[in-house]
Amino acid sequence: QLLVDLVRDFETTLRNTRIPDTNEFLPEYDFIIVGAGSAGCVLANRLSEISSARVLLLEAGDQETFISDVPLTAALTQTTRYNWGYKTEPTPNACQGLRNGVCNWPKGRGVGGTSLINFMLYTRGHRRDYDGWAAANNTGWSYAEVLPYFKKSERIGIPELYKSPYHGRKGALDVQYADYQSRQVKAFLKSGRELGYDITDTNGEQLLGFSRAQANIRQGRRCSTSKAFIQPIVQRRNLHISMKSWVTKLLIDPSTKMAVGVEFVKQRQRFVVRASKEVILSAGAIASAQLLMLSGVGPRAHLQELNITVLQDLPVGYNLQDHVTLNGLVFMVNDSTVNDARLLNPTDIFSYLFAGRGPYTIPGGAEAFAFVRTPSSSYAADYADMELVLGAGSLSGDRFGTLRDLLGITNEFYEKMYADMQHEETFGLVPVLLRPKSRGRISLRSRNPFHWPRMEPNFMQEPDDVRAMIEGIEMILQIAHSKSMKKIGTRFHARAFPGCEQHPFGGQDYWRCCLRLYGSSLQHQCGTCKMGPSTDPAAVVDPQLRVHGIHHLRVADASIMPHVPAGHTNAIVIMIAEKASDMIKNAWRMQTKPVTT
Ligand SMILES: Cc1cc2nc3c(=O)[nH]c(=O)nc-3n(C[C@H](O)[C@H](O)[C@H](O)COP(=O)(O)OP(=O)(O)OC[C@H]3O[C@@H](n4cnc5c(N)ncnc54)[C@H](O)[C@@H]3O)c2cc1C
Repeated sequence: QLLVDLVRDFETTLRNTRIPDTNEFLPEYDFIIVGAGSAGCVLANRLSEISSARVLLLEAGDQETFISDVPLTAALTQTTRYNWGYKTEPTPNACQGLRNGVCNWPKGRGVGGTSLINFMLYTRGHRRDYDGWAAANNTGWSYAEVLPYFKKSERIGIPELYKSPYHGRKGALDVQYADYQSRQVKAFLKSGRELGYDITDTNGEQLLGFSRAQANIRQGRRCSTSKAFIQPIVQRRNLHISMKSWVTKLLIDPSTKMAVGVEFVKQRQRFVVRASKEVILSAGAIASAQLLMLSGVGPRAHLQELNITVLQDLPVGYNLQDHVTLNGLVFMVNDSTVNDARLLNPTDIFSYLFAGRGPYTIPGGAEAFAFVRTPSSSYAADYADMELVLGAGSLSGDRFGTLRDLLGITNEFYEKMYADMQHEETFGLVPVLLRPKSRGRISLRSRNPFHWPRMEPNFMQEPDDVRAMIEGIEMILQIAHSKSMKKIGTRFHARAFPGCEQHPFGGQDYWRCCLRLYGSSLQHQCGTCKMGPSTDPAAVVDPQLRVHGIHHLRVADASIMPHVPAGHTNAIVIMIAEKASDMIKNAWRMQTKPVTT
C-alpha cells in the first residue's frame, strides 16, 4: 500500500489532478453530500456550479490511483482498499459453492465510488423501464423526461453515433468503444443476425439486439465519475471535499423532523457539520439504507429491536434488487483470445502505456453484448429480459486469480474445471437476468456504524428467475452452435461443475444445481430506498427524491430505483444524480439554465 501511495503521489503531482482534502470545515454549508460515488460526484459538480452555494462532499475513501485506470484489469481493483469488500448472508438459491458459501458484493470506496472499480460498461436499459417508473406515479421519470439527463452527462466518442438523437456530445463523461476488437466479436455479432436479431446501438432506439460494448473510457483509460465530474472543478472555492471521512449519522431534529447536518469521523476525530438547506445521501444502495436506519428512519419494529429512536417509520432496506449471473461457461476457439499469460508481452504493455491502445483497453474484459428475449418470457416482444455478455477471454485464463477473487470462485473449482486447459484459447459467455422478480433486504446488524449491515440477496427465490436464467444459458449454447461461431472453431467446455455431477449434464436439474452453487451477482444492487408517491407503502423517497416525512433530506443514488432497469446501473445512477441536481436547484430557485440537451 505504501508503494501504491508513493506512486500515486508522484503521478498526481505530475498530472496535477490531486483533489484537495479539506480539514477545516465551515460551521454550516448549504448542501452536504454524503458519499462521492457515481451519484455524489455528479451532485457535487452540479450544485457547486452555483457560486453562492457552499457545498461539502464527504467521502469515506481516498482519491483514485493509476491502478484503477486500466480497463482490462478492472477485477484487480477489488483486491485494493478501494473496495469495501462486502459479503452477503448465505442465500438458499445462489452462491452456495462460492468461497464461504456467500456472494461477494464489492463496492467502491474513494472519490468516484463504485465507478472506480466497475467494468465501465455503459448501458441505460429499455425506455419502458422509465415509463414504468412514471406509470407508478413517479412524475417526471418517463423515458422522454430522463433521456435529456442521460445525454447531458455524455460525451459520445463513437463517430457513427455523433448525430444520433439518443447521444450527447458535450457532457463530461466519455463513452467509447475499446480500441481493440477480437475476431470473436465479429462472429458473435454475425451469430446475432443468424438468430434473427439486429445489430443495434443498445442505448438508442432499440434495446433488443447485439452490439459492441460502449464503455466509460477516455483515451484508453477508465473515465470514473471523479475524472469526469470532480477533477476538472477542484479549484471551485465553494466546494469542499473531505476524504477519509466516514459519516456515522445524519442529524435530524426530532421535533421538526428536519435534517440539519451530519456527524462523521476523520482521522479518529468526530466532526459535526450543519446544513442550512439540504443533506443529500448518495452512499449507495447498501450504505444509504444503513445510514438512514442508524439515524432513526426505517422499519419501526426493526429499529426498536436495536433501541434506535424511530423518527420516521419507512420500509428502508426492502425492495433490494440485483442482476443475477452465472460465471464459468467457457468456450474453446481456434483463434487468439485474451488471457493473463498472453497479456504479459511488452508490445501490448507499451502500446497501452504510451498510446492507450490495444487489448488492455477492453472494459473489464467484456467486448460485446446481446439483449435478448427468452423464449418463455411474458414481456412484450421488444422487451429484453436477458443479457448475454461476451468476454474477450474466460475464467480459464485467470492464472493470477484476480477474477476468481472478484467472483468468489474457489481454487478447487478452478483446478477441477480448467487446470488442464492452460494452453487452450478460450472465451466466456455470461447470462444476466435483467428483470429479477426476487427481492432481497438490507437490515442493521447492530447500531455500530462501522459494522457492515446484514445483506440478504434472496437471489432466484422466484421460480421465474430460475426459468429465465436456464433459458438464457440455452440461448448461449445456441449462439455457440451458430454457423458464424462454428467457423472460428467454437466448442463448449462441457465439463460438469463440481457438486452438480450427479445430474444429467445440460438438463434442467443440472443447470438448476449450477445456479444454486455458482449463480451470483453482476453487482447492480439497488432499490433499497424505493422512490414512490406517499400512497405507495413500499416507498421511502418521493418522486423529488425527498425522504417521506423528513424535511431537507434527499437520497440520490442506486437505492432510489423502484425497479432495476434492463441495463448496467452506472449510467442510470449518473442520470438520477443529474436529475436530482436540477430538482434541488429548482427547489431552492438556484437553477442556472434548464436542461435542453
Ligand atoms: C465489480 C463491479 C462491476 C460493475 N460493472 C458495472 C459496469 O460495467 N457498468 C455499469 O453501468 N455498472 C457497473 N457496476 C455497478 C455501478 O458501478 C453501480 O451501480 C454504481 O456505481 C452505484 O453508484 P452509487 O452512486 O449508487 O454508489 P457508489 O458509487 O458505490 O457510491 C457510494 C459512495 O459512498 C461512499 N460511502 C459509503 N458509505 C459512506 C459513509 N458512511 N461515509 C462516507 N462515505 C460513504 C462510498 O465509499 C462510495 O464512494 C459494477 C459494480 C461493481 C461492484
